[in-house]
Amino acid sequence: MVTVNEAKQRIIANTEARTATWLPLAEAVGSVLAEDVIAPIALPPFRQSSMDGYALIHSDITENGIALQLAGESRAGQAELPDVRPGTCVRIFTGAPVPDSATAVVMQEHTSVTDGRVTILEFPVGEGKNVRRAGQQIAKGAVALPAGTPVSAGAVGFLKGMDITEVAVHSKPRVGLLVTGDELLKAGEPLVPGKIYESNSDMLKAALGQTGIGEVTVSYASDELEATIEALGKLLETHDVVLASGGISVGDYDFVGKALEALGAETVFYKVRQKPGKPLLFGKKGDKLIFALPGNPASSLVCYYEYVLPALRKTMGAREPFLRSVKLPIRHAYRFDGERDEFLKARVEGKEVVSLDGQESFVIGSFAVANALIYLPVGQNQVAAGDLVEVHLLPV
Ligand SMILES: Nc1nc2c(c(=O)[nH]1)N[C@H]1C(S)=C(S)[C@@H](COP(=O)(O)OP(=O)(O)OC[C@H]3O[C@@H](n4cnc5c(N)ncnc54)[C@H](O)[C@@H]3O)O[C@H]1N2
Ligand code: MOO
Repeated sequence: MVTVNEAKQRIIANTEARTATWLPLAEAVGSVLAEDVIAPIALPPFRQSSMDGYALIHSDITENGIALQLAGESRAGQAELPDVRPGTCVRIFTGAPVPDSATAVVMQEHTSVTDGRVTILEFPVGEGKNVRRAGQQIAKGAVALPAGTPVSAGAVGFLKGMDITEVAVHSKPRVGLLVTGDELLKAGEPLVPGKIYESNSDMLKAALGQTGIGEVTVSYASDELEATIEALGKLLETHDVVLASGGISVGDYDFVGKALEALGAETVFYKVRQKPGKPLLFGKKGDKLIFALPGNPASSLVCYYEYVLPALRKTMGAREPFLRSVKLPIRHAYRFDGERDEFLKARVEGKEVVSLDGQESFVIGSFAVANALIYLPVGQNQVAAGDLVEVHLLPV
């Protein structure tokens, strides 16, 4: 049995970032850049007005109420620009190029226009006012986004603005999932005594989908050693990360551990000093990662978020693979006995965190409304209302 921290360290130590692959920008969203992106052009590419108004020479405005002769127009998209000579100004619009000879733009609300003369009702006008400099956002040749940056909607906007349509990102691992359990019914089958509806596979697929892994092979094996060996062996042939659900405890019909041994997989650790999710196994076969998750749904999902997700994120190049952790006051006192650290299904509400009813590992309804896990190590088994606790925020 290892501690929570040891388990996390061993997973990270045994996980490598995957190689780079080039993807169209839209498909790269959620992935992490594997290489620096260099700006192929400056942004903005030319001096732009940031207001609808008048481009002028700022030193012409020596007092409030100076009148300038209107000498043309610059619209967004225009290439040929009028010259702004001393004593004149040019009508200009937001995003339009500022003539080289102009040094500032005054917004139209600060002007009045009569008979082709524009009176400037602003003094002083600072040099460069309302003018976006060429390259103000990014210079040509500069690092626009460094390797390790997740491709977000903002990143798409930034890169597309430089006509970048493909990026090098860490490839996603191929994930396979083995579901074990003779008690499990598939969707739509009649509910008969002793059986339950199988739900872990869709739950784990939903969690994998949150991190951009939309394709997951799901296999099923009966509670028999041979069937478990065969199904796990097949998944290991063609997937980078293999998850198993159930059959990892010590019962007579728990065959996942024995099957992994028979397949020559190395056990990096088995059992973590935690509740729920004690019988978690993390193993490797070559460079393939194997997580045998306990069958209890809440145990399975806690182990996914605390251990599998960070491993997946690391393979996909994330620099901070664990759930975001914050310290918050707990609304109600909580205590537990026993020698396992606890992960509590919880809700962050405003500036505090509430531990939910239904912490048993078979109860998934509380997880359905959780947005966080409270992590209480054994040394903190008695907390009073208002005490600060470690909170791991779940992806939404
Ligand atoms: N003698 C001991 N018994 C158990 C121990 C122990 O230390 N000694 N540990 C307990 C703990 S803690 C856990 S967690 C479970 C884990 O057991 P398994 O991983 O072998 O899981 P199963 O026995 O297959 O199933 C447990 C539970 O979850 C339900 N289940 C399983 N798969 C699914 C699924 N795909 N969808 C929905 N529900 C599922 C299953 O019906 C069981 O109720 O072991 C304890 N026992
Ligand atoms: O560790 Mo088990 O997940 O407590 O039920």
